[in-house]
Amino acid sequence: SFKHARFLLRGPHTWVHQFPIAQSSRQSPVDLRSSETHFDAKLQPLNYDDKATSSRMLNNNGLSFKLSFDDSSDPCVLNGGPLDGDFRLNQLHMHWGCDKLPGSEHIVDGNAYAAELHMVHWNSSKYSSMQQAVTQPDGLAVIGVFIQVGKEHEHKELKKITDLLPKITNEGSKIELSGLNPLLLLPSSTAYWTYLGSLTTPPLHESVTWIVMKEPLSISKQQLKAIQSLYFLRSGKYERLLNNNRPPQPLAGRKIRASFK
Ligand SMILES: NS(=O)(=O)c1ccc(C(=O)NCc2c(F)c(F)c(F)c(F)c2F)cc1
Ligand SMILES: [Zn+2]
Repeated sequence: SFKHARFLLRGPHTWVHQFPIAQSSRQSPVDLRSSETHFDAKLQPLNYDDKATSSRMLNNNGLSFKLSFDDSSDPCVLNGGPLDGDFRLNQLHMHWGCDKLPGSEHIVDGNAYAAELHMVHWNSSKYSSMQQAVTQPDGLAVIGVFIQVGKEHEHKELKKITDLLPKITNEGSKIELSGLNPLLLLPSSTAYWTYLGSLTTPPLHESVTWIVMKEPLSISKQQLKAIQSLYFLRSGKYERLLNNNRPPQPLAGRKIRASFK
């Protein structure tokens, strides 16, 4: 929503004035340090109900691009992993840097990736909408997938998104994208880390069970350029999309569980 957007424009260090929760003990992103993670044999595999997806919107709200899913009629449902109950896919978006700077939000033993894809789900077993779930401690589950530059994404699923980006360079532009299969956006390895955290942008609600996939996806240089060249029009001026990612936050005693040894 726009009122949150202007905080993004000012940068993460200013958020605490309006959102004191920024300094609380369940904030995201974090540095996924191997010294703080431990294997949990009880963790199940992640499960997506296998479904074709219906029509989707791809728009950019002036700060990033977001793929919004219709989570009322034919939801794309995630369960398993660390989750209790069903979680409906509401939207997916990405965080990236600029030419030289890497843009992932989570980092692994201090190392960042070029970008990070977030697939945002809400707990439809307990709540009736994203807006209701987003403030609850067990309301959301976000799958984070690291993105590195390498060979073009083999599933071409990410290509469906990056090919459309030049068509939505202006703020607020929207187009349909149908037939995207979120399952294919996941890496081949099912290995993940999971921990309790928050939204990484205002209002920073501590409502997210984070599931960060260990294996990154690869995209081509051209695909990353398409992402990094997203502009938006503000008061008649073309501005490059900001993606001032929030730096890693203190773990504050939280444990990170790993689904793999
Ligand atoms: N980067 S991330 O951690 O994956 C992340 C995921 C979702 C949102 C989000 O839905 N923001 C909008 C938003 C809210 F977060 C609200 F709490 C709310 F009430 C809104 F109306 C709203 F648009 C923000 C960050
Ligand atoms: Zn995000």
